[in-house]
Amino acid sequence: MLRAYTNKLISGCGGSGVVNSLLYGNAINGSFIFTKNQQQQQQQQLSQYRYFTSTTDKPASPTSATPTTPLDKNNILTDTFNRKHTYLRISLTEKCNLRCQYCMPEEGVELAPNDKILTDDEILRISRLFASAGVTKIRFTGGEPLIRKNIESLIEQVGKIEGIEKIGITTNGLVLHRKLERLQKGGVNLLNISLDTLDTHKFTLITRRLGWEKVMESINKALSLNFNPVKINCVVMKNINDMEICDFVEMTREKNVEIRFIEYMPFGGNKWSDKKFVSYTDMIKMIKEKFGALDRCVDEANNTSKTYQVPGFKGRVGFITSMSEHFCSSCNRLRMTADGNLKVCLFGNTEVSLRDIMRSGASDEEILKVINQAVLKKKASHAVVEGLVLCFVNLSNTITSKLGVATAAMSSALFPSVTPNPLPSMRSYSTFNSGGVHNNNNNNNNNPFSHVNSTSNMPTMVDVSAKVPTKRTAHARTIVEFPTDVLQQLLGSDRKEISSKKGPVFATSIVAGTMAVKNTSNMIPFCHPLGIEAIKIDIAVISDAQVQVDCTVSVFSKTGVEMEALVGASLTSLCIYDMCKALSHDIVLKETKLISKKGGKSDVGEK
Ligand SMILES: Nc1nc2c(ncn2[C@@H]2O[C@H](COP(=O)(O)OP(=O)(O)OP(=O)(O)O)[C@@H](O)[C@H]2O)c(=O)[nH]1
Ligand SMILES: C[S@@+](CC[C@H](N)C(=O)[O-])C[C@H]1O[C@@H](n2cnc3c(N)ncnc32)[C@H](O)[C@@H]1O
Ligand code: SF4
Ligand code: SF4
Repeated sequence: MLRAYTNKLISGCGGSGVVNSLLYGNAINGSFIFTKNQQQQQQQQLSQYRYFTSTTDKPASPTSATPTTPLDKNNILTDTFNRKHTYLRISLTEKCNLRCQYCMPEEGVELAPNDKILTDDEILRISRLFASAGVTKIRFTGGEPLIRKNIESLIEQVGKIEGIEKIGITTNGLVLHRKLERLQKGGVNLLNISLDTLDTHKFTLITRRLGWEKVMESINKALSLNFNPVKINCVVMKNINDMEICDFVEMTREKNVEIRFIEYMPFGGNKWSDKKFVSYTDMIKMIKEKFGALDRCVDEANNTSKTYQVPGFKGRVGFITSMSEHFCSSCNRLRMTADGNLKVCLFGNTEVSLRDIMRSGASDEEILKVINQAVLKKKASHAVVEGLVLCFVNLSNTITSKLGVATAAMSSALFPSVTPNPLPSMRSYSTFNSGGVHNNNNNNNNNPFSHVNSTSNMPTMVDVSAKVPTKRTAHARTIVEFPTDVLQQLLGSDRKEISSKKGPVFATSIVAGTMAVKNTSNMIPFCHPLGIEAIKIDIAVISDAQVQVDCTVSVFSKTGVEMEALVGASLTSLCIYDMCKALSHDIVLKETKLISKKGGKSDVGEK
């Protein structure tokens, strides 16, 4: 349900788009949101073309204007980054017969009315059109594609389309064993089956339904029909199925399966939390500890997964690193949603309704023009994906905590082995404070705010006089985003410094940030003046458009330095803005967040 659910939740509700707010609590504050200029610019670009819509709106219906861009028939599916799109994913339905915790809520997702879902004829027409423009591989997915009526006959017809060399299905495997022979005859030659556990009971907990035995039956059936390889998709979640990673690898000893461990991606309401996240590097480490060195296999171009093999084993092991290392630069995929929208990127929020265009009587030529326009608008990688990779360990404290509580409550209720989240509940929170953890004389039992004097109800500085000094370190980060052309114009050849008319930008900004750290207590009313002992500010160009500022502050003291680190990252970034603003006012200071805080009682370590 990745498609339908992510669309609905990622981009369905503006500022509260869940991935945005989840990853960047700051989406709420405006970061990762287009500046007004950028928004206007984008809207102008989109309005040149009548069918485009953002998923925050309903898909646009065709009106009278006709696209005017001339069509280069050989390059319809080539984007401005020279990526040729030869792989089309088609969602056959939004419905599913499972309710995987990481994918959709118990109650399922809101479904489009039946008459909005593409008919078989429409799917065939779209498949033919894409094939004529260079698509050679179509993968059917969903929802659960195999619950679509007459999928066998649909695939038989797709199998006859000239130019389509590969037909794949990604399925949960529940009913596959019954349909596989006919599907294979119809042309299916790529099979990805999802299975997250080798334990039948855990399967029920993860998917909220019965059926592990059926999935295993389907995997065995696929092997007996010589699908090569049979890929098994396994979304890895800490304390839920990560302890089974080596058991899955063991399966590859005798079976020609390719187990693909997928990094757990956050989609709204899908119970994601950083505490459940297991990275590719951690997975590899676990596997190497048990099986020794792995052979690296040669991956097909455009593959989403990095493939390895335990020497001597029949099968292989792959990793889909959507979170820690995105693979957008070699992206060759486009997708059709079940209700007929073309999406050029999994995470993009611009869709075009090919269904409406077809239903309005458009010719093939007209539809191809629309597709071409959409492809030309595809970004190098979507901000969300960049953000996933950049921020996957640095989530906004607040959001992560909220999710952490919800997720831990869910998982400890479901999985006896999961340790409940140690974060206090609402009730225990007041107990927590009233117990005087802060040893704060200013607080009475009902006052959860240590910065408010309980007797006068006026603001006050926390009394730390009774506390014991310890080594404290805090690390904060800000991302500064430039219009790409501006950053490129400013960058020197070593990409380590940028210079504006005002002078060397990074060097000056590091000085500004350092001064700011030392002055934190003068700016933030209740920060204690501290004898800061170390300030380290690093500035790095991390993409064509982004600069990352890291500020780490250390002190041996009774109180911590998180505000100092946050002030340092912010002021360094402000100075960067100031030194470059003559070139553009579209430079955006994006999220500023605490990355880690160590020492003292409220040690949150690496976040
Ligand atoms: N970032 C990104 N991840 C994707 C995309 N498509 C699939 N994935 C990831 O890949 C996982 C497996 O998807 P599958 O449906 O098996 O498709 P696939 O990996 O493209 O399949 P093949 O490469 O044909 O084997 C999904 O759960 C996602 O994590 C995409 O377009 N972008
Ligand atoms: C959305 S499903 C659709 C096809 C089919 N129902 C299935 O489960 O295989 C496609 C793939 O997306 C994966 N997926 C779903 N939610 C995910 C998440 N939060 N993170 C990573 N992969 C996810 C599933 O495990 C599955 O392999
Ligand atoms: S089987 Fe699971 S992953 Fe696939 S669509 Fe259904 S709920 Fe989502
Ligand atoms: S997220 Fe990256 S790999 Fe996925 S569809 Fe978008 S550009 Fe392609």
